[in-house]
Amino acid sequence: MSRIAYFGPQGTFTEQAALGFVHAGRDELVPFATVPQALAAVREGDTEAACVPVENSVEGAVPATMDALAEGEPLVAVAESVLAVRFSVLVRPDTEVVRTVASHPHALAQVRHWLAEHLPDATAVSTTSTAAAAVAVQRGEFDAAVSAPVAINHYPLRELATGVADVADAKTRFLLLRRPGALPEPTGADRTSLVVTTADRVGVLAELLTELALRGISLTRIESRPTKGRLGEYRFYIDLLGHVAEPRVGDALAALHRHCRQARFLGSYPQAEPAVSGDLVAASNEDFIAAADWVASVRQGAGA
Ligand SMILES: O=C(O)C(=O)Cc1ccccc1
Repeated sequence: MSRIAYFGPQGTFTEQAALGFVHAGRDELVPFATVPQALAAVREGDTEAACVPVENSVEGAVPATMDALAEGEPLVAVAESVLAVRFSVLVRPDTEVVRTVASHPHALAQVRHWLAEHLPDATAVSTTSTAAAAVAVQRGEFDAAVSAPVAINHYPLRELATGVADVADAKTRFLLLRRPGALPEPTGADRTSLVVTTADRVGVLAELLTELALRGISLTRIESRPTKGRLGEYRFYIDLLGHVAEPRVGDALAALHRHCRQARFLGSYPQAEPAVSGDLVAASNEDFIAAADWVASVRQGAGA
């Protein structure tokens, strides 16, 4: 029986993602209250793997996950999943007035307009997860929770509304992480993730991007997060298409390693929704003319 930690408690979107990685009768899902605790379970050998959220299409990266992957013993992603997230507003059955609405910050951000329109007088309160908000509502700590619809199966609450996301087809990406070991076999539609800390010199980021561009490697994400050291010192999280076992990708990672002060490999794994890597298209002459016209209008204060 494999134990898989997940960002819980029961009823989170991450639980739904983790269920997609579970082999019935062979794996056991174990909830943890925070992302660092779920990853610590793997690092300490309590579980074989952990499922955590990494980014969503509205609010971007999940900072707790990014920081936890860059710090501590290395973990590598072996799979990813992408879920379209739908939100419900859950209340206790006898609730008539909603003065506080609780949820994960990324959930609150994705229903901001709905709350402003339908619960304008309610105060939004951040909780560790959407399901933690449902637990808190059940305990009477808050009046409403923005949760996954499935949370109502775990907690004795009433659905006040559903389908309340400002962006209807918003998606969240989750990773299944293990301690470093045998890599997933290349599939031809993989993603490789890493986090790097660069030297502090002019153009160093351009050097990294050039190493990828020269090898025709598609960059699907690059995000910076403070190192928590000096102000202005950042880590760069890079996702690119391909598998480290591929010569071109391996060569690119070696080049990135040469340019960086630190480089941590975060995994090569199958894309959940294979992206078609666009070809590199040099801008046409018409593009250069249009771009020059745009810069001229911006300089004259006539454009944006
Ligand atoms: O809190 C949860 O349910 C999570 O799994 C994190 C999250 C929060 C908001 C959108 C998607 C995932």
